[in-house]
Amino acid sequence: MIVKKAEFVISAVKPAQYPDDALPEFALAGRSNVGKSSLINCLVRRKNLARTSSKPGKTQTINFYRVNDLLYFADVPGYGFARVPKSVRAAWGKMMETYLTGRETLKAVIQVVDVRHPPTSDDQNMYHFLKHYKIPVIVVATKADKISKGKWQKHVKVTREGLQMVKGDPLVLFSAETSYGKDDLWGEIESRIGVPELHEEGGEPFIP
Ligand SMILES: Nc1nc2c(ncn2[C@@H]2O[C@H](COP(=O)(O)OP(=O)(O)OP(=O)(O)O)[C@@H](O)[C@H]2O)c(=O)[nH]1
Ligand SMILES: [Mg+2]
Repeated sequence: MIVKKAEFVISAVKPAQYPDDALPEFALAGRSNVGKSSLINCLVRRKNLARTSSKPGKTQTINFYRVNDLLYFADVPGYGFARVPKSVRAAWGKMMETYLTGRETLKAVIQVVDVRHPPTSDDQNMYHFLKHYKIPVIVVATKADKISKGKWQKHVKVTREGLQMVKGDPLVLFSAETSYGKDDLWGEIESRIGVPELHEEGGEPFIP
């Protein structure tokens, strides 16, 4: 995908605020601080479109980004952040459940996990939740730059097994730092929306 336009649209806490122009949508789910917002920035080649932070819990609303007037990324609050009061966590959970189970334009959830560590129980719960509701999932194992190449395959295996991933579900090894895996991930996204191919930078979209 050649990204020509990427824009922040809205921060939403309830369905009435979600964009309603029916474009296909991909939501980023994952533990707080795992790198969801960084992943969006990497995909759209913008340093600070989605706000990132070294402190967990930065993204607290569902933030919608429109790309090429073609699709949305929904950056949803991270889970598993212990230092949040129970009542706040419950409200997040409710908001997430409402969004994930009710959003008709949602094509897939991009579930982001940290490739350095085995999936946590929160990661497992999220994956099983998505399977339960038959929501397509693309697992992204990020921060690959933090471990040596020789260990990648072993860690990918631990991730797949830890989540008890279904055979056909894709797992993309990724790094927002080096952009490793970016083309693979765009490929997974494009295959779910039937994107007209852009052949060269600056060229017109090719519509067969
Ligand atoms: N080395 C490395 N660091 C990364 C990568 N992706 C994210 N980070 C760092 O991890 C931290 C958290 O990144 P964010 O993108 O803000 O994480 P998030 O999942 O959006 O976090 P919340 O909004 O709190 O849920 C930041 O300090 C990023 O720079 C990566 O691929 N490699
Ligand atoms: Mg974030």
